[in-house]
Amino acid sequence: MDQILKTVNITMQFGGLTAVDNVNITQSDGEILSLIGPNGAGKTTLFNILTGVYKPTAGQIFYHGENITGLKPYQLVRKGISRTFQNIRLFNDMTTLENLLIANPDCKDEGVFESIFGGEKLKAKRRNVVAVCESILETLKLQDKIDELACNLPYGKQRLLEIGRALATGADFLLLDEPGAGMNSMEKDELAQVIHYITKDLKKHVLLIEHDMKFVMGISDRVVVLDHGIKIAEGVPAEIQNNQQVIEAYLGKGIPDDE
Ligand SMILES: Nc1ncnc2c1ncn2[C@@H]1O[C@H](COP(=O)(O)OP(=O)(O)OP(=O)(O)O)[C@@H](O)[C@H]1O
Repeated sequence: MDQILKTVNITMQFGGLTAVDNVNITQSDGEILSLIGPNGAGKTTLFNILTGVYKPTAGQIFYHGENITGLKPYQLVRKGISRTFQNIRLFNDMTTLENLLIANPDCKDEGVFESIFGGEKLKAKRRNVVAVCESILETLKLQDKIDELACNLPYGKQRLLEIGRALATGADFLLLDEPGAGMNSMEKDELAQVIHYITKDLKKHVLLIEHDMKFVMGISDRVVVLDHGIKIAEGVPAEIQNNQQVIEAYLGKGIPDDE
């Protein structure tokens, strides 16, 4: 299996605090990888480094073998890396389709000259962009909500639309920050199906942060555990669930079912 992501001794310091400490992670092609750890473990900081929000204090990141350390978020999006956030960031007064269209780079790149003189070529390009976005809505089972304003979607569907916006950028690698946060168990089942479809059928790559252990253990091929910025364990879900250091990191109470 090809390696799609590799971090080498990634470190992030905020003043005297080391939020991420010499972390090495790898992700193979086709693998659903989850990042877990107690509050303050450094998960979001690592995500912010991987998506170019923070430049690491030390270490390197390789994507498909290319050193992408220090690239800006927009440069990483062009390389096919996109993310969602813990809190929903949709355009509430736009429809589901419009939310996807404005994330699509072909839509953004349309200049004034092209929009006036583009002719048939432009029309074909626009039709293609709409078709791509419609197929994303189908992937998310949101095709019947195509004209619905984002603000009128149920919460779980809004979270799916967030993933759709990341897909609409043309991304191959999706970093999902707590995609199941606030979802009920039915919505989480739907989310799991979507993530499964995106990775196993569409052959995209997913790295996710999630607090719901039942969800993580059900969907992940492999899990990486951070605690106080340090990688304390990695392995398949069954290994992680029985790892003494991981159990202790969660305050000695055992791994929670859902936080
Ligand atoms: N911009 C920042 N400036 C200073 N300290 C920060 C900054 N961002 C994060 N930290 C600190 O780094 C540590 C790791 O935080 P981070 O948000 O990455 O953890 P986390 O694992 O995502 O936690 P949670 O599960 O609660 O979201 C924490 O001690 C946090 O206070």
